[in-house]
Formats: sequence, C-alpha cells, structure tokens
Amino acid sequence: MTDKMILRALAGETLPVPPIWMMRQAGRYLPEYRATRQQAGDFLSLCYNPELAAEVTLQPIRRYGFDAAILFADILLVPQALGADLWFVTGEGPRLSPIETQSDFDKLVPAHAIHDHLAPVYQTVRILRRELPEETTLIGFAGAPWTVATYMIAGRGTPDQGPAHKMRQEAPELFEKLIDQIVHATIDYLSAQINAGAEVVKLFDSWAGSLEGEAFERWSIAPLTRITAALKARHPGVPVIAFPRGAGERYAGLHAKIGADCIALDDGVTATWAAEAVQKDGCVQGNLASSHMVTGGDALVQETRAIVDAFSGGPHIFNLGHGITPDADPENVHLMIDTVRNAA
Ligand SMILES: Cc1c2[nH]c(c1CCC(=O)O)Cc1[nH]c(c(CCC(=O)O)c1C)Cc1[nH]c(c(CCC(=O)O)c1C)Cc1[nH]c(c(C)c1CCC(=O)O)C2
Repeated sequence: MTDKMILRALAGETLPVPPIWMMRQAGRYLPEYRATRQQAGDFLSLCYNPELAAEVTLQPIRRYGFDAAILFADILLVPQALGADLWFVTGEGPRLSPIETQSDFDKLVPAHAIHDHLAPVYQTVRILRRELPEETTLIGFAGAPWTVATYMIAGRGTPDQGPAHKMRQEAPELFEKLIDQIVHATIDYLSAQINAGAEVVKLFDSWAGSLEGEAFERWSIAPLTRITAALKARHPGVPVIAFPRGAGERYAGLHAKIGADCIALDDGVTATWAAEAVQKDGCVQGNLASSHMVTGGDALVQETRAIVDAFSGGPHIFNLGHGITPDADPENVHLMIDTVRNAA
C-alpha cells in the first residue's frame, strides 16, 4: 500500500483530510515563476527546457507543500509535435497554423512520430521523479482530443469553439480523422510520460461543455474512453483523471462510462449535488471557484469548508474548479490549504 495521499484517494479510499493540489499551480501569480520564465525567454522555451520546466514545477511544492506536482508543459505541445506551427502572443494567447482542409491535415506527421519533438517533456518528468519529495505524487497530462482539435482547427482560442463545431458538421470525415490522429498521439504521449515516471495522468477537456446531446458523447466522452482504455491496457494500475469541464448534470455516470479513476469537477456544479450524483461512483476532484484565490477572506474559508464537508463521505482530492489566474494573491493559496488541512 502506498503512503501517497493522492494515490490512496484515487484508489477509492476515504481519507480524514483530502489531499490537495491546484490547476495551474505553477503560473504567473507566483513571482518565482515569472523570474524563471524570464530566464527561459518565453513560455514555450520554458516548456522545452527540462531543467527550468522542472524548476517551475517544484516551486509551488516548495512554497505550499501540495500533495501533487503537475508536470509543467502545455496541451498545445501535441499539435506542435504533429507538425502545426505554434506561438503565443503576449496578452492574447496561443496561435497555431489552422487545419481547415484535407491538405492541411495531410501535412501532419503520423501519431507515432511525435516523440523526438516531445523528448524534452519526458526528460522533465525524469528530473521531477528524482527531485520531488517522497510523499508528492507526479501527475502527467494531455489535452483531450475535442479541446485540442478546437485549437488546431481555429488556429487560436475562440469564445464558442465555432470553427470546430462547423467542421464537425460540415466536414465530418475530415473532423473524425483529426480526432483519431489526436487520440493516437495522446495515447502514445501519455504512455511515454508514464514510462518516464508520471504516476497519474489527467486529461483536460476544457471545452467539453460546448458539445450538446449526441455530440458530447461522441466527441468528448468517446475519445476520453478510448484513451483511458488504451492506457489501462498498457499501464494497469496507473490512475486516470478525466476533466470534461462544463459537463454539468452530465458529470453523473462518467466514472463508469469513461473508465476513469477520478472525475474532476468544475465549479459549475455544487459539491452537495456532486457528492450524491458523481462521488458515489468513485473519487472526485474539485471544485472551489478560482476567483476565491483573488478575493480571499471569509468567503474563501466558508466555501472551502463547505466543499471539504460535502465530499467528506467518499474519496476526494481538493482542487479548484479551473486554473488559478495570474491576478491571484499567493497568500490566499495558503489560506485555502490551511482551511482544508484544518477543516476535517
Ligand atoms: C486550454 C489549455 C491550454 N493549456 C492547458 C489547457 C487546459 C486547461 C485549461 O482549460 O486551462 C493546460 C495547461 N497549461 C499549463 C499547464 C501546466 C500545469 C499546471 O500548472 O496546471 C496545464 C495543465 C501551463 C500554462 N499554459 C499557459 C500558461 C501561461 C503562459 C505564460 O506564462 O505566459 C501556463 C502557465 C498558456 C496557455 N495555454 C493554453 C492557453 C489557452 C494559454 C493562454 C492563456 C493563459 O495565458 O493563461 C492552452
């Protein structure tokens, strides 16, 4: 039996104090992150510099003693490894060469050919397994196919994922080929992260909520299920966390459908509802609104306690409902952690 709290929760154990980590815990709200990012030059150079990527991964562990570290990288490294151009525009976000036609798609490399490009990421994982404290779990991750496809098709972030919705409706064969390619690349990528030392993997489907009805099942849940099944076949015993953000009531039943060990919840659902509807099937992660990391105070303490309390009857990993934002106050993170660890 492992001593690592995150692995115990993922195995279905109800713990007296939930383990805790935070999405985007290595990020711009931390002065030490901003300093290392500047040393690297820019965000992508930081992602591909194993020593510095490991350093920023470790910073929030040193500062806060979280129970898990998440590999520092980005979901858009996979499209880049598949052959898309990728760059970040300061203050605006990512830009990629868009996939609009069959001939754009034909220029991508095969899924198995991504590893040379992604080798620095695997090296970051190896460094982290050496450097992390014994009690800290290392989480690897990738974007889910639907979310990754929304960026590849539009060539940027979009408010409504319009271009991807248009392609799935108007060029379904091309869209399906693209999803398939990302499914295969993601299986290989996460498998390589696990071989390098990742102990848990998480799939981020940040835009799952924009899919409705049958499309949600087909383009969010089915790819998550395929990836999870393939990873379970190759790496039995390595837990998978699935995060179909914005699923709302459709979070119910997802453990069984996806075959995931844990379902990560955003703050669009209440903890009391999710304890009944989702946690009854297995471990849940979440779901404090990240705005509390900006505003702090009594509201943060009350809401943190309410979430810990609602999920206290089953396996739970405390987290935010989405990533911490650059305007967050690092002191509020201490307040959240102290509240979680003293609330039980
Ligand atoms: C959609 C998405 C992306 N990246 C990611 C998602 C899915 C989760 C989510 O919905 O937030 C996931 C991600 N991005 C990053 C991580 C590292 C691990 C972590 O600390 O959580 C993870 C897990 C680092 C990052 N990825 C990015 C930053 C900020 C870059 C910087 O330092 O300037 C970090 C720390 C940049 C990024 N990367 C992406 C966008 C849209 C942006 C720009 C928006 C922004 O600036 O916050 C794509």
